[in-house]
Amino acid sequence: MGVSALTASHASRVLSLVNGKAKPSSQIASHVSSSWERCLTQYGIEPTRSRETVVLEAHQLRERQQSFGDLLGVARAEMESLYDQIAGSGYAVILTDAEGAILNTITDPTLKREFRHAGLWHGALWDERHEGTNGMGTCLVERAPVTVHREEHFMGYNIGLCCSAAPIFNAHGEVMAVLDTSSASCGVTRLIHRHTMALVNMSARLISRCQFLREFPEANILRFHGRPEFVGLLHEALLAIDAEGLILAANDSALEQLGHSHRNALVGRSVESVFQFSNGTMQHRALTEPGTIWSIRDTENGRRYFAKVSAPHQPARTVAPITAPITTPVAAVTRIEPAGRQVGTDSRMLHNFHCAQQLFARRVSILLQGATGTGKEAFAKALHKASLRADKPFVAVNCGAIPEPLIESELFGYTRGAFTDANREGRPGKILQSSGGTLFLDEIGDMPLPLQTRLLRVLEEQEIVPLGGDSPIPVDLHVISASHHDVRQMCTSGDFRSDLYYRLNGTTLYLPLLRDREDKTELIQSLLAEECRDQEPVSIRPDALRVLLEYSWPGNIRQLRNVLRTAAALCDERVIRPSNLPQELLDETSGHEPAMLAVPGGDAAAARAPLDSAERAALLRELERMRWNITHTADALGISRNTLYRKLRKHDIPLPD
Ligand SMILES: Nc1ncnc2c1ncn2[C@@H]1O[C@H](COP(=O)(O)OP(=O)(O)OP(=O)(O)O)[C@@H](O)[C@H]1O
Repeated sequence: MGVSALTASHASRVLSLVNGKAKPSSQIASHVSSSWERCLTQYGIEPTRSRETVVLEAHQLRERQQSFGDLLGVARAEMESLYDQIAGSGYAVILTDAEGAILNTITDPTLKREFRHAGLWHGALWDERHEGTNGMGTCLVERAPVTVHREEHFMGYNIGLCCSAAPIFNAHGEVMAVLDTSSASCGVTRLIHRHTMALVNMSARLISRCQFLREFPEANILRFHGRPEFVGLLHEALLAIDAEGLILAANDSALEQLGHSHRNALVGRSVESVFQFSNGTMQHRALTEPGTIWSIRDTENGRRYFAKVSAPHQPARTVAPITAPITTPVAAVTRIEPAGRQVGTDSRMLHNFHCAQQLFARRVSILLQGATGTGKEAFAKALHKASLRADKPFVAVNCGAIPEPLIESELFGYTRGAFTDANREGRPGKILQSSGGTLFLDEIGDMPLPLQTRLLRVLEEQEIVPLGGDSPIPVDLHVISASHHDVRQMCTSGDFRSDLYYRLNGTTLYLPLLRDREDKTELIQSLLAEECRDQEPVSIRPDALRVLLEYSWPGNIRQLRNVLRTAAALCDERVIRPSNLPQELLDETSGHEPAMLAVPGGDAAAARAPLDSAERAALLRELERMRWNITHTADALGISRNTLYRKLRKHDIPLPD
């Protein structure tokens, strides 16, 4: 039969079934017949209509993707793992939003044309109103997993497709997205589809579960199940509970386990009215035994469950005391957990770290945004150390520091004899070196546009071709990138590829400025301890500590480290006083010992004329801005390197190692 004859016979089948002329065959699933009816009576569309795929404008698509925030990265990771399981069987993995707009797809590169031809591409609208009965659109209406197989589609032009789709819910039980696998090839049987459906459903549930945990970082999470082996797994029940013991949210499994059909039966109630334990007991367990499974009973039927409870990821804010004793001995440094040692105890940083740890473990790419010296590289290293790949290499590449012509060979490596200056044996690039471990791309905003295209390809295909080489080498890439530029803004101005931005930005974490951190005192102490590792401990007098706590720190933690290093070297009797601190700190933090008074005995700082100290402050500012690169700082100041060195000596400014 020709295409038009096929379409006509399909249309007459649909029409006669909906109009009651044909008996509903037992072969037609109820979700299909209801959808056909909706298409004809509610949306007024005809099965014989020709294809009119409606596609969003690029900026509309971008806005919808952005509204998903971190979840897009989580979903992407899950889509990749789903795709790995069904790769080679002719399927595309597709994510739509709650209105059926395709936000993301993974397709076998050889089938891209086929899927495009079928209207399955980014921005296309696949809700029932636009495309009639289909996996994604019908799943949105049914709010349940559905398979729509070939002639079950409403539109004649869609009858070559086979789709399995499952809804992704938020913590309030609303459908926020649909995960779908579609095949445009005719060889796929229903049996294969049943298998695929199970995989899709499982992935969608995993994403929903992740979304639930993301929505309540400040709540206790109670996980339970009638069988102990299911606690911590996909089917576990989840309740988010606030500090007062009020239930904030429940997942579907919690409703099922407790025998309720609606969230209202649980949300808003106290946990004590649902289970036979007190809120106090639960909070205590969350803090002291988060890993232990204990037995609980519900209040209604006395049924037994097994449970675990974890404390909020985002701890209550604690303000560091600034009224320190006369001296703050270094030995009293607060203990910080080893993996997070380079992260600190600031609540935003801890929250960032917990989020990043969970996402990174699921192969979500992390983008760190923060001003210079806020600890982006330190954070990335801590994340790597806390991951399962801690024993594999952590490879950092500063895209802003490598001269543009060298970035390509640095990243991708080259083969023997690739170009005249090349090392004779060739060299593996940083990407290959990082395979299996972590690749940290610092100052990603400085990567030239042509290389952005190559990097995107490597990330998509997980293989590289070194310069001069012709066969691809598979790589196992886990990327953390960082920038002090606003990379999203750079996409708008055309300086950064949006597709690479979305690939790198599974999630963006913003690192706070040092002046806004809650853990400044601890940071000062731990940095000082590090700086004096091999020497007698150094203490800080309270008035000096107050200056350090009140200064604005434009160069953030890096500047703090340099200031402490200098102060520790200059101080008498192993005690840092205000006079050991740079003049601009004292100038800015008024109300503390002015340098002229602070330094008895004609210290050099005390004798500094105002013009001198202004020059010193300007030098330090520029050095910080240029990340202590002498050539760049001299250029920025319009002086020679020699003059700069002379000025550094004159102002006692030591260079960092
Ligand atoms: N939590 C921390 N505890 C102790 N030291 C830290 C911490 N975070 C960062 N540092 C130190 O601060 C300095 C700057 O950190 P890092 O290089 O990670 O910053 P960055 O944001 O990557 O800087 P840039 O943007 O200039 O590349 C380093 O000496 C690092 O060891």
